[in-house]
Amino acid sequence: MAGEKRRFAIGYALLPKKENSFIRESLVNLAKSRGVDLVKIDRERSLVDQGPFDCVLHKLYGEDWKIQLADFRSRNPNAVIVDSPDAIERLHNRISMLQVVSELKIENQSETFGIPKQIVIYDQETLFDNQAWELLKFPVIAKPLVADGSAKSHKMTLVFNRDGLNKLKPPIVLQEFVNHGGVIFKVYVAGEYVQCVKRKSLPDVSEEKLKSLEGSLRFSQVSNLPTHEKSDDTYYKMMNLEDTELPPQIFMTDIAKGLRKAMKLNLFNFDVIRDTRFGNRYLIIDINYFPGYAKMPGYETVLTDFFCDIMILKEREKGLLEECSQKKMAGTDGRQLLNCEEEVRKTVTNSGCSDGEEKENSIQV
Ligand SMILES: Nc1ncnc2c1ncn2[C@@H]1O[C@H](COP(=O)(O)OP(=O)(O)OP(=O)(O)O)[C@@H](O)[C@H]1O
Ligand SMILES: O=P(O)(O)O[C@H]1[C@H](OP(=O)(O)O)[C@@H](OP(=O)(O)O)[C@@H](O)[C@@H](O)[C@@H]1OP(=O)(O)O
Ligand SMILES: [Mg+2]
Ligand SMILES: [Mg+2]
Repeated sequence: MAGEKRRFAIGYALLPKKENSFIRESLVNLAKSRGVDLVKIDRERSLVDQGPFDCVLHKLYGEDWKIQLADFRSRNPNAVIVDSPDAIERLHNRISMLQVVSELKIENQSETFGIPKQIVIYDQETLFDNQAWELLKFPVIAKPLVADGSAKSHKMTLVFNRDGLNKLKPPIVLQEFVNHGGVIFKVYVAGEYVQCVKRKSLPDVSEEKLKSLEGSLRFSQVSNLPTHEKSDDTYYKMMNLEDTELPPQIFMTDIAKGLRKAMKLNLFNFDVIRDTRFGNRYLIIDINYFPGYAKMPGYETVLTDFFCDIMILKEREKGLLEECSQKKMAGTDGRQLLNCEEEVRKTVTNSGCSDGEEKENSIQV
């Protein structure tokens, strides 16, 4: 119909669990009311045979999916893929995941940040090698090196002494357990948007308690337990989440923006703990791609705003590309035209924005 605004189609490819939690009617309806249609990608069929999509939103693992995305990209150069599989891959290894934190430069006088001391262990022998232990002291958390979303990749062991090392199965990362008052901060990022929330974490381990504790303790996804499970526990009844102060908003936002640029990712969250030894030292312990946004207050609006930002960007790109082809019709030579189109893509995708001013509505691709 003449004058009707163009609609925007976002194809989503998610595992069933994620689809159930993320694709809620409330999100679909809000996005629809603002011109964005969320369309399920059929994982049984080839991606290139589906669509058309202006954007593909995804959280799937494996080589086959990467190939499908590459095919789709070459046939649809104007579609946005959120996010690039290569950029996501960095988060599938708990060492490369946190390496990016050391690259960040954030000016802040009153707070500091970093990551806990950690080593990677590839085999059983190195596990008991004293040299490997020079850097660390107990307690430590043993985390599977691979963070590929499998249940196995979330199985952690809190190790109190050497006896506790026996049950570990390398390849693992051994990370110093840092007392943090039993509360973890989860910082959700969706494009330009940043929100920090509090969650229950593991309780502190005092020096005295450490002496009496045996071997190790296994756990999994402690900050992701349903609230009723936590409230059954006497420890959690004792803890008062409300009493814990959030980290300074500006500090978390600066870290989030720095991470987003360095990783070239739009959809992620990171877990932060405050070291109780220094009330102003923050440690990043985990970064997750496409986390559970539905648990974030106001997720429908936040995500719809993000989708609309992509839409605005695409429209701007379309307009600028049209200008390029008008130049072509006006007889501008081919080389200049190529430059023009390249310029448009650079401006719109903001792919080179790691230094310099960040543009409005920028999406990292
Ligand atoms: N270095 C540490 N010091 C203290 N507590 C830690 C540390 N690392 C992890 N934890 C605790 O263990 C939990 C799980 O660790 P981590 O976040 O690395 O695992 P995950 O399985 O990747 O979590 P998610 O469900 O967020 O993906 C954290 O939420 C926190 O409660
Ligand atoms: O389970 P939820 O949807 O809430 O989200 C969790 C998500 O699981 P899902 O992607 O399978 O859904 C996890 O992803 P994988 O590491 O397993 O890939 C990880 O990102 C968690 O940190 C998320 O919890 P949150 O950090 O937001 O509390
Ligand atoms: Mg975590
Ligand atoms: Mg994680």
